[in-house]
Amino acid sequence: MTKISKLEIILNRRAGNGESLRIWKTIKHFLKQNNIDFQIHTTQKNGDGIRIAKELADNLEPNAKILVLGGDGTLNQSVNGVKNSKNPNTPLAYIPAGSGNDFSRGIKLHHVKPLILLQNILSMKTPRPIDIGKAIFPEQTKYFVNNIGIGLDANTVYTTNHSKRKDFLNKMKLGTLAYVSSLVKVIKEQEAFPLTVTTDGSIKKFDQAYIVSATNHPYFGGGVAIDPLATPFDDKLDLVVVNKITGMTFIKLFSKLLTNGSHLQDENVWHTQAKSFTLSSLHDEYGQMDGEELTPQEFEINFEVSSHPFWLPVEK
Ligand SMILES: Nc1ncnc2c1ncn2[C@@H]1O[C@H](COP(=O)(O)OP(=O)(O)OP(=O)(O)O)[C@@H](O)[C@H]1O
Repeated sequence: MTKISKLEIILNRRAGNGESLRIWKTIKHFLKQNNIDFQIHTTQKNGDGIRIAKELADNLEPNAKILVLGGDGTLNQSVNGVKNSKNPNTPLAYIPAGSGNDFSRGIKLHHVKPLILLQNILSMKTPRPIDIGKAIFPEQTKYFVNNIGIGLDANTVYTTNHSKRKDFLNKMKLGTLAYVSSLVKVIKEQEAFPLTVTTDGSIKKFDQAYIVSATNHPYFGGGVAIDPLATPFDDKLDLVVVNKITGMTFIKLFSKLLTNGSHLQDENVWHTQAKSFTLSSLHDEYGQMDGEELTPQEFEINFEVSSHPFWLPVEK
């Protein structure tokens, strides 16, 4: 079935509150039964995914494939590790095993069973290019697979990650509810902030920005479609800016967001698609990248669409 010599597996055992370990047991059984050579590389802490992926990409045997088993955070780290290696175009295979799994939802892989996906990955001869985002900060460059958010969305990620309810609700397979319940909590706390967007030479200023999402595909927060028009196959990034609104106006907008995606047409929402744009906010704000917290800071980010080859059976 397979022409590969070896699978180098990056495993985050903590991803998905144990879901990754359950999937790993099934996969290990399959690999052993089919005499497929593999080596497991387990992350122990934040940042290990970057280091391991870089080392693997630096030294990968011909015909070996790197397989990432974890959530969006582990995939983000693996992409960044590979991009910083001597072989930045080393393809990555991915089996989603996190709690949010927004990347797999965004590329429409969400309902594929892990063993079916594994067999597809093993039989692929050519990797598929999928858009990713490149964020150039003043002192470093980061790649993201889902989105970078500033403001309410990021504050919500921070609050969810620090909430005891997250583990409980994830165990109940209610990860989206954990996100939404944190969102309800931070709606009152999050203040509006000034934002400048530069795209294609034109400047747009917002005095009352509240949710800012530079996104590669529709989803954040474990399935909330902040940008139903975004696709990771158009060689563009999307940007959504929502102005601070309160009361019934917010509730109406929020229900559009959660139901039919018509929030993009709302007068309080601004949306664009471009190959590159710059965001600048001279105001300390929460930030998130692929569901992981960024240190609260004044943001000055140049965004560019980029691409990475993936061993993933996806179509445009
Ligand atoms: N052994 C470990 N113990 C604790 N944390 C780890 C370990 N290995 C990796 N991590 C960290 O766990 C965090 C969460 O990982 P990941 O995003 O893959 O899972 P998730 O949060 O369940 O999924 P998703 O992002 O899709 O919701 C990442 O920041 C990663 O660096």
